[in-house]
Amino acid sequence: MTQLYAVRMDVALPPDMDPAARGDLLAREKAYSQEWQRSGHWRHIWRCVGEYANLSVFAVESNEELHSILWGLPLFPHMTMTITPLAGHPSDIALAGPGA
Ligand SMILES: O=C(O)CC1=CCC(=O)O1
Repeated sequence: MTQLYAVRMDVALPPDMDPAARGDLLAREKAYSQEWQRSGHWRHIWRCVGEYANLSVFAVESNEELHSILWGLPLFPHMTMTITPLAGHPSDIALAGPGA
């Protein structure tokens, strides 16, 4: 069964990182992220305003699958992550039946 997770990723690159290496890393990160977005596993990615961070929503089959996707991020060694498993909310009108 598909499980949803909110993942906040805070990025901290070394300030003295070589610009070419930085550019290559970010290009690989973008390609990797967009591949998972196209597959439907990475449902949303939003910039956290004013921060080098994003809030993303993943749809995966297991903790292990999410771990594998996150572990593969080229930026993974430079990120701190906060992961929140999501459950349906009883007040969500999208989950209620007609007339509810
Ligand atoms: O810029 C970020 O928030 C880090 C990141 C994760 C996936 C991506 O393309 O960039």
